Amino acid sequence: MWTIEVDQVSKAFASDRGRVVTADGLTLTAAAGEITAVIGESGCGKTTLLRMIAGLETPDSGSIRFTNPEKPDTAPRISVVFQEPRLFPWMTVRENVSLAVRELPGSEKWGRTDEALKAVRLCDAADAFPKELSGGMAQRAGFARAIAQSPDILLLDEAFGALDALTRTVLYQEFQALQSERRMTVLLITHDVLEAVMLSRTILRLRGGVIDESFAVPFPYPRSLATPGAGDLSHRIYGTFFTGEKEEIK
Ligand SMILES: Nc1ncnc2c1ncn2[C@@H]1O[C@H](COP(=O)(O)OP(=O)(O)OP(=O)(O)O)[C@@H](O)[C@H]1O
Repeated sequence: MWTIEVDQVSKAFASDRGRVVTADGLTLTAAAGEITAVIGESGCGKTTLLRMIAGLETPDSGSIRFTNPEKPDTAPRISVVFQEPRLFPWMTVRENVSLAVRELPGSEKWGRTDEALKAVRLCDAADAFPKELSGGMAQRAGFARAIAQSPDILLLDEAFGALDALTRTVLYQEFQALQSERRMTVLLITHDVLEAVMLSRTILRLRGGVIDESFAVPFPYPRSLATPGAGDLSHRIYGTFFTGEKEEIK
């Protein structure tokens, strides 16, 4: 399994408002086979961090490394799930998901596609078109597309953010089941503290271009909204945004 190591990364953009610094010597580790959440206020640089890890953006300085002692000379497969599933409207769900593995020979391509649809419980909607899907189903298709690539590392950019609260809660359960089977290294970008508590082992707070706080989430999986202590912990973490509290919660 792969560890993500972000070391002293800095990144700034020139904009109408002047120079926007999104990372300023940012260092973090996302542990192998675990879910690590990065939380932070709107505009603090979460998506930019994810895009740098995905290779879609280049840091101005610093380094991003992926390490796996069992595979020293290879690179991990990285998939991203965005807030909007971005499905092609003229293709069925199955065809959309198959695009993720289009380079594979026919039988393997469809095998991997159907396996991914099964993993996200979307087999019944395989032949539907995107306009026929609910928001939750469309996002499941987005997850299927990422999973079809058998990623070692999965980057989630507000992947549950566009869903209503009930659908989101169902998807949290499903994602935990998926992760217990696949043991991917997951970086979850969110501004929803409760979501981070539901899913992640460690929560990192991004503020001022650095990770300024780290919170361990001790609850065993699978977790739900009824998990004792989960609500309290999310309130305490949420509260730190307003009090500037410098507390490391273990
Ligand atoms: N390509 C770009 N060019 C100029 N500015 C950018 C670019 N990408 C991001 N920014 C700026 O960098 C800052 C951080 O953006 P980013 O999307 O990483 O924040 P975020 O924490 O993900 O925000 P949100 O939670 O609202 O999605 C913002 O001020 C944004 O406008």
